[in-house]
Amino acid sequence: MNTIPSPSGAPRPATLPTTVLGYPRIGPDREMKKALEAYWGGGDPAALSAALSSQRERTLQHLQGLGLRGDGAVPADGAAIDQVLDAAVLLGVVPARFRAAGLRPVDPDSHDGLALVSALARGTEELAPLELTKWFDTNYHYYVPELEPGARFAPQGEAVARRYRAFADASADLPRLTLLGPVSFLLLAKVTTGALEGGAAHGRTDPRSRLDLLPDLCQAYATLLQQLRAAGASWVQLEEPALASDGWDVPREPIIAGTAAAYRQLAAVSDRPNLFVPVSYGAAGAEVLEALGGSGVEAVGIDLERGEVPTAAELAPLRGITLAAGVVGGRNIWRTDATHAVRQLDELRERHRGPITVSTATSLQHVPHDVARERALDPEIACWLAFADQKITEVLSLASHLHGGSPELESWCREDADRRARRAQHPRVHVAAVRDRLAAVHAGDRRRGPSAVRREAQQAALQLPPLPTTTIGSFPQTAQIRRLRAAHRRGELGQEGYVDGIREQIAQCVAHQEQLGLDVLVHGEAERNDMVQYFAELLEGFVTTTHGWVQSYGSRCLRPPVLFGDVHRPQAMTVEWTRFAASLTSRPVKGMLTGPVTILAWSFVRDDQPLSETSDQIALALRDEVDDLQRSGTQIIQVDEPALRELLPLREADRPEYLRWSVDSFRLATGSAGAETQIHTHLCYSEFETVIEAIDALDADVTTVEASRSGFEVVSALARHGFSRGIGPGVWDIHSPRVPSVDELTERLRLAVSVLGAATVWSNPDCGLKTRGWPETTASLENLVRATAAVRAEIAAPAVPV
Ligand SMILES: CN1c2c(nc(N)[nH]c2=O)NC[C@@H]1CNc1ccc(C(=O)N[C@@H](CCC(=O)N[C@@H](CCC(=O)N[C@@H](CCC(=O)O)C(=O)O)C(=O)O)C(=O)O)cc1
Ligand SMILES: N[C@@H](CCS)C(=O)O
Ligand SMILES: [Zn+2]
Repeated sequence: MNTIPSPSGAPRPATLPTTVLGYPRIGPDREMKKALEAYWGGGDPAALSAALSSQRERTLQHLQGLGLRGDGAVPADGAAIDQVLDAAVLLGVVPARFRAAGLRPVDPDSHDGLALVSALARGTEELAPLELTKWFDTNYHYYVPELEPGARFAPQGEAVARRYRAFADASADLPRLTLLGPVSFLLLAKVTTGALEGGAAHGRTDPRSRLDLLPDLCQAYATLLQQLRAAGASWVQLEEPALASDGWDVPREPIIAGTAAAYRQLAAVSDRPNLFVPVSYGAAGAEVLEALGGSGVEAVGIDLERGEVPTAAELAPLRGITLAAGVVGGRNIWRTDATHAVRQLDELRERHRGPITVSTATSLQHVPHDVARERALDPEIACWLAFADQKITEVLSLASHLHGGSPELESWCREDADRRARRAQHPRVHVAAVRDRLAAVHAGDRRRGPSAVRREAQQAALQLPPLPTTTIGSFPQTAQIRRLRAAHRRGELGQEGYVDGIREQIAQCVAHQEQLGLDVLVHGEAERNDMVQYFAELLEGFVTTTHGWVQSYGSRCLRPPVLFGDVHRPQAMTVEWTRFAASLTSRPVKGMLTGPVTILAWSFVRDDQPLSETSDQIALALRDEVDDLQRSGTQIIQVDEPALRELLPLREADRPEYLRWSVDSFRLATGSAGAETQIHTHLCYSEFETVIEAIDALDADVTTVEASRSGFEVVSALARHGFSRGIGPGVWDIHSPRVPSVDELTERLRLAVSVLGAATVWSNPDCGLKTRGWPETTASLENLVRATAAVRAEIAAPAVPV
């Protein structure tokens, strides 16, 4: 073991072995998802603890088995649910509303800690949970820590040491604990002035002040580092993804200065492990390299999937420091371009004065475990893909080239080049008819008539009351629905039985909405395993997986489809279900489609052509569906684009071009809708202030948007922008089982009406209800209908005459 402290307090030698930044935590068969949900369903905390320990142990041993060897090589992620939430609890950042309810900072791995982590993630009857928001340019969502004025950090030093010893006991070499770094922790958190009664924290202070917390925060990290060293750790990873992106509400200069000071402070800690600071999810840039290089940390990681190889001058500040070259991507599932990666490593070898190690660009938490399990995949397509285990093999092959040359390297590069050539010529990758159709698209295909004319035509056709009530599309995906789908998939239930079963679900859902008195109904999406996978299974150009689960947030997982070829629609995808629902009611039923950008964002997308082209191919397929829905009598069609904000490039300079093509694609998908067809869109999972102009440019007639988790901030932002289209700011957060009261909903609707005007506001939840159970769904919707009636009465007879 590596125990002799150097003068600075770090152990020597300090070369980081070949590694990856992280590995999926959910388990190859979603073991952690099942354990978490069993606990949340009333199960024993001891069972969750045991599942967590065995998952950690299995992962550690699996990674060693794949060949990650040497002290510090294997990343050890202790988070039960999420790395940001885990860091918050380890640092003792627990909002006052939880502390007041007796939920104080505690060892996150203890039974009390698991209860605390669960309460922060899910909320309780009385307490709103932490906000969820997307993690950089991925479909992963983290829990947003809340920094309250006067709050103190309470580092859980003994807990982190216990966690480390448990990892080390299960492993031949010393593992490397992974933690979110202090600068990213502060930037990803929100600074609040206090908490709404029963609601999420709201009201921001000057965001710049958050950097003032860095010295105290680093003191808390110092405690964790010392405890880790005392527990035997030779390396610790402090990941700093926030340093690779722009767009923070804090200027760049103090971020860089803060980074330099923070890492100088941490490097000066006596008796600490070696520090590895990967800057992931984008290029680090010269200033960041300089700040870290001069600080005294032992290793820095760079993302070479997105970033260019830095110049010798940019690398000069890292002289003598281990550089972990992230040449293998962590966000996609295509095999690494071997020739390109070898070239990048050779360039680094020429330019960097210090040890180089091979790594991934980001954690592998965003990709599934193992493509070898995908027996149902076309083997020709499967061989183009690398999931987490295959990526580790790629990292190791590249490392053997770096450390003295690998005899197999040449044949590896040749085979890779052959595979790439075969892929380029594959008949499902390039389909002439799709390309010809796209080439013939003209500007008029992306334009509908004037919105005022459409508004009148739609109101005449639909005759909706003020503040029309609706939902976002999905209703509870019950165990019964999932069983139905699983039985059909396994061949135990024939097509006819399946269709009957789903129709029964749709009928119940429609009847329920009628009883509740909603104005615009939906069919409930019972037939959809997921809003993207469902379409991917029906569109040509995609393959879907059997075991390719990836954590999305909390215990929720997805199997992102692989978009490998030109996209087209062999047949209608939603018309029959929508028509069936409509036949059961006299109220309007919204058709429900997922938009092109969201299908792109939540799939693993081909890397051989611009995203804009792929997006337009999907848009044309959806345009056909819009046409068919319209022809079958559907008067309202919702095209969900929750991921519009998600694909927004991290670098500001790249944003206008993205917004141009993403808006254009949506307009291509919806451009064939007649004036009397009302097009809705829905956005969630992000803060939208930066893209309000783009939302307007989508030219949808009605937009429903997540609003309640962020204290309705989006409502004032929309008003400031002069947004005059139909708008449904979600009046309660569906991510928690908490039922909103009539008063709370009334207050939010009143606020929306006062800020945006009664003529345009819709009344709806934040997002789809698929993750909820029926009891809280019914109770919440009953309250929504009551609150809407109350506000309608106020509009009809204003207390103060106007
Ligand atoms: C809106 N969101 C979405 C994102 N990305 C998407 N692609 N889709 C989204 O909806 N990104 C941002 C957010 C993230 N939100 C969510 C919300 C909900 C889930 C979720 O509920 N996931 C489910 C899995 C969904 C699914 O694929 N279900 C399948 C398979 C179900 C299953 O596990 N079946 C069992 C057998 C069941 C039985 O026999 O009873 C099995 O196969 O073993 C289906 O329903 O058919 C989840 O369970 O986590 C994710 C992200
Ligand atoms: N129509 C989808 C949108 C989720 S973002 C749903 O209701 O689940
Ligand atoms: Zn949504």
